[in-house]
Amino acid sequence: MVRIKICGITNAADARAAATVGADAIGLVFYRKSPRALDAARTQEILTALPPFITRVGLFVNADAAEVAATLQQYPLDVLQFHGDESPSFCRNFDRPYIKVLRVTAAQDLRPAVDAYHDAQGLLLDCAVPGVWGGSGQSFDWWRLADLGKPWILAGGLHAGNVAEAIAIARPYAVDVSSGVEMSPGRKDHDKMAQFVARVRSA
Ligand SMILES: O=C(O)c1ccccc1N[C@@H]1O[C@H](COP(=O)(O)O)[C@@H](O)[C@H]1O
Repeated sequence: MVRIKICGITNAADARAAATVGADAIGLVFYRKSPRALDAARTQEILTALPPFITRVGLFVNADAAEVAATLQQYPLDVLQFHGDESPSFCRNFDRPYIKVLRVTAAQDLRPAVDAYHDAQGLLLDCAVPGVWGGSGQSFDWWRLADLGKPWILAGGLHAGNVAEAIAIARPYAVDVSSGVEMSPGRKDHDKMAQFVARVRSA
């Protein structure tokens, strides 16, 4: 079964809807320049609204170690997602499972990254778009990856209309979607989320 993370949740109603349609994980963006960035009140509201057994992923882009540590003190996050240029030693600093994002455009040898981030819980492949760290809605040329010896997550420009094909080609452990299930940046479309989950489940 392919797992599903819905990222960029910004309010309680969207968090509840993501859980209701069957998401396995939600992503909370702690990157101030994102249109999906959270403040303390929103973060608390979302975490309070979320039912049990949904993984809470905190997304960071080149944050200071102190900022990541302070966020972890404040909120019960299950997994960290490092979406910038964070080094392996930075990522393993927080005594928390982490996912390292690799930005790609097409097939490439991922072995060096797998070796460097050997203690990552998973790797996430997103589309490399100049000047944009993520949430771009752009996809890369999917390819069938050789076994990485580690779970990996497919992201970048996914939506209900292409996710089945993406899974058939790439065979990821999980998929991650943000803009493809939105009505506008930071506002999820609940029907699009339901359609996305249904397509993944039937892929
Ligand atoms: O969502 C954001 O605003 C964001 C900002 C900075 C880094 C990553 C971000 N989102 C992540 O980007 C990928 C792909 O998103 P999309 O589905 O193409 O919109 C996904 O992992 C989001 O979690």
